Amino acid sequence: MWRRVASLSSSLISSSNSSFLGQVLVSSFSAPIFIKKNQTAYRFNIWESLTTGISQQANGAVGSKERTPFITFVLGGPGSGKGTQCIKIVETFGFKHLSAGDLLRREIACNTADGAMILDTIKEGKIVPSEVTVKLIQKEIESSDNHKILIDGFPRSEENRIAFEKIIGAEPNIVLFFDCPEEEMVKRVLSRNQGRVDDNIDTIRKRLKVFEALNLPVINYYSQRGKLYTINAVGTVDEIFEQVRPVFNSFESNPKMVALLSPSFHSTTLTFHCSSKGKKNKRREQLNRKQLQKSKRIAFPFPESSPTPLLINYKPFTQTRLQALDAVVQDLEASVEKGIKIDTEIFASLLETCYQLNSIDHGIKVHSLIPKTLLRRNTGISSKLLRLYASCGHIESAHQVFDEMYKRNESAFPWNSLISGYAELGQYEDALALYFQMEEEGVEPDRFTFPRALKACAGIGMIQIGEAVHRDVVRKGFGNDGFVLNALCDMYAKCGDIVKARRVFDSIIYKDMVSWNSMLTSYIRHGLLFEALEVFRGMIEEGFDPDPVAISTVLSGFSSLKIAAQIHGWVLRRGIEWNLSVVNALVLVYSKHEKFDQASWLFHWMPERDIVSWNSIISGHCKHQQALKYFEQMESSGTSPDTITFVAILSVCAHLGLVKDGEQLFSLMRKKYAINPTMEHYACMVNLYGRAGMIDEAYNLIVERMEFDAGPTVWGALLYACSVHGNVDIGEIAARNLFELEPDNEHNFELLMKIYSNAGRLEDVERRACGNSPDFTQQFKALIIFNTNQTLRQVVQNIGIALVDWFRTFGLILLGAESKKELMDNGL
Ligand SMILES: Nc1ncnc2c1ncn2[C@@H]1O[C@H](COP(=O)(O)OP(=O)(O)O)[C@@H](O)[C@H]1O
Ligand SMILES: O=c1ccn([C@@H]2O[C@H](COP(=O)(O)OP(=O)(O)O)[C@@H](O)[C@H]2O)c(=O)[nH]1
Repeated sequence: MWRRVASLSSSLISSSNSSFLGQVLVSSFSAPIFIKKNQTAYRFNIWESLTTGISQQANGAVGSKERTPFITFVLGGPGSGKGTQCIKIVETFGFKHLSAGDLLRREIACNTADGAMILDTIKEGKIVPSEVTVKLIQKEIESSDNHKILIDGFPRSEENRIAFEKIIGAEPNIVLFFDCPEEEMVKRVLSRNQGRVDDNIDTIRKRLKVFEALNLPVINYYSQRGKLYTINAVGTVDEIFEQVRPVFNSFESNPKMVALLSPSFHSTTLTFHCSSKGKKNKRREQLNRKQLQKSKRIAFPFPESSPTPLLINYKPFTQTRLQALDAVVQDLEASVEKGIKIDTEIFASLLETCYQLNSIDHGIKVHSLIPKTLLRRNTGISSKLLRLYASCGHIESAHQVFDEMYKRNESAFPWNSLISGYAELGQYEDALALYFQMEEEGVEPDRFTFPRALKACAGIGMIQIGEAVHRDVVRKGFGNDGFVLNALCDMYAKCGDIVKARRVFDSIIYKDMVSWNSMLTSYIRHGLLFEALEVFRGMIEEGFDPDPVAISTVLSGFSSLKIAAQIHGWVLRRGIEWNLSVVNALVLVYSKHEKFDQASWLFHWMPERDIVSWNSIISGHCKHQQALKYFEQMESSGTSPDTITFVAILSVCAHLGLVKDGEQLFSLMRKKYAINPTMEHYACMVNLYGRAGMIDEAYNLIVERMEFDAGPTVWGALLYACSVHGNVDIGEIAARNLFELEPDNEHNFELLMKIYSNAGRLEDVERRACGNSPDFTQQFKALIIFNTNQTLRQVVQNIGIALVDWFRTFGLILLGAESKKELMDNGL
């Protein structure tokens, strides 16, 4: 099955945009500035190819074959994501997509004269002779009604490039290069799963070599010609496309800045994007015009028109959205300094962008530029600012903005943001206080209010408050709202009432993935695995494909190798095996079952890793030296370990008796990563010393270095160590602390008795049992358990000895003489 189905859509932009652009373009072209400014015929062709396309489209006509094609070469190594991005470019900008590889494979499939030769070449990862490929491309271009052409995966060599220029008689207008690390490309190609003869590890290696040797010179050539746009091809498909978009947007959004990919250009595009979000195109047009007019008056934020880099040897570059945002904010600061009045829309749009990019630093800068009265008066701007602060955890600043708003009771939006901010920070009481305050102040909640309030109810685990919110849900008419019901189901489950959670779940008429996942997770959390499986099955029966959330939930919930293997097979067939949460869960399950080969293989090839991935592989190797290697790799990969990582790695050191390494890591945690040790870390350290028999060091750590009182895990680790190494004095101290902290835990008494008993101090066993302890009955009970266990152990031992004797006697009688001798010789 071939990969790409190129859309033949020729629309470059939406019709409303095109009419606007059409107008501006016409006026731009008639404006002498463009003709005067040394623009060559070639440049004109680029313009023409785009503009005429747009205007023709507006008139209902599609491009003509006489028109000069606008050619984009899409380059990058195998698996860099060229084809994937081309599909998005076609969808968004209406290009004709020609994949050189697909054209060649079509020849193979059609068994043409060149088919066999092409197959052999592709199998070897080599390059098909230029004239064959160029002829195929030429045919496609000539027969295309669309003159905007994307040529994907070509030219692959300088020879290819020269042949193209010679035969087609043109150069590309733009060259996109998807820059991707080799390891990543290999992973992607191996998981492409399209049955291609060349997607195997041997051919991939060859293709990579060919790419490096032959394709990179082509890329360099276009870089020198100022035509290359390098895209960082690591990230999600959408993130990558966000880098591609501005390259093509330059031809769409502002004729004055065509191909002028300067930071300011991006900034402008970005601002338009943000401000137009969710608004009518008309508004966007007005805004664009306004911006254009402004650009004539002031420096901000438009650059002066200058020769296009597509024509001169200027090396354009693409930016990340964050860089673009940075540039706009800088322009904004400069403009404000010059006393220029900034349009309200710009503030609103920038705050929206800061929110989307989670960029609190830029948000704070923008905040400082907004006049105070405007901020108080304009609910739109203050609500966006508040939401930004709240979502980034700056809850006090958010609350301050909220307090200063003149009309905060007009809508639930600012309330929702603040409730959400508190709930996210775990300040559930504050979140709920705000929820109830809303009612007092007569603010109508909306469907977004309830899920936030319910999250807070779940957080404090108070079902009564949850039920009160449930009543409000019904009273306010949201009782059938699936979005709200999902949150209710989750709340009941988290508050421990799984039956009510199920009832709410059953009442959702149109269940979505969130409903199914929420019920599934709830059952798993309650240990109701049978019910969880039933929900999983129900989900499939209802036609829902379990998504990565459901799959990883089941994988981690069941932790069964058999289920993991089945699910692994299933995800492979669905092509989602490299989804981050799925592969993380698989790594963990395989490691838990000591299937280290599978776990390491998956880990090695996973396309992206997050902290969970590293934690999974490290804790999976909790008894192996390899964990330390993973830790080093993690550090050198630039991922910062978190508290969980340190718990995992310190446990590894404890298991392996690596005291020095453990100590170093413990100090590294605070010094390098500014992570304050928690109770778990101290428990790991006590365990580390304890297992190594360094009881005094363990004890000193607790009494001298801990910043807070040790809890049961820490004292428990010490007591265990004392029982293993027979340290009665410190064991007694640990036990005394434990008796206070968890008087009901019989295990502590048992351990202490064991320590006494091993030390031959049976009188202390008696003394403990009859001593003036805070809880005599408990200790007495423990003593009985201890003795019973001892007795039982004794009985089992005795039975064991008797059985062995029996087998010796009767076994020898039954066995032949030779076998008997063999056994005797071996001392049995
Ligand atoms: N950004 C991405 N992250 C992860 N996988 C990707 C990404 N882009 C593409 N892929 C996957 O990688 C494989 C190769 O992508 P493809 O577009 O066919 O590459 P190319 O055309 O460069 O050879 C495909 O299976 C595709 O689904
Ligand atoms: O212009 C081209 C394009 C492709 N190929 C051959 O087709 C294979 C697959 O190319 P494609 O672009 O489909 O895949 P990718 O290299 O992106 O994995 C290459 O390895 C080459 O053998 C070629 O010879 N000339």
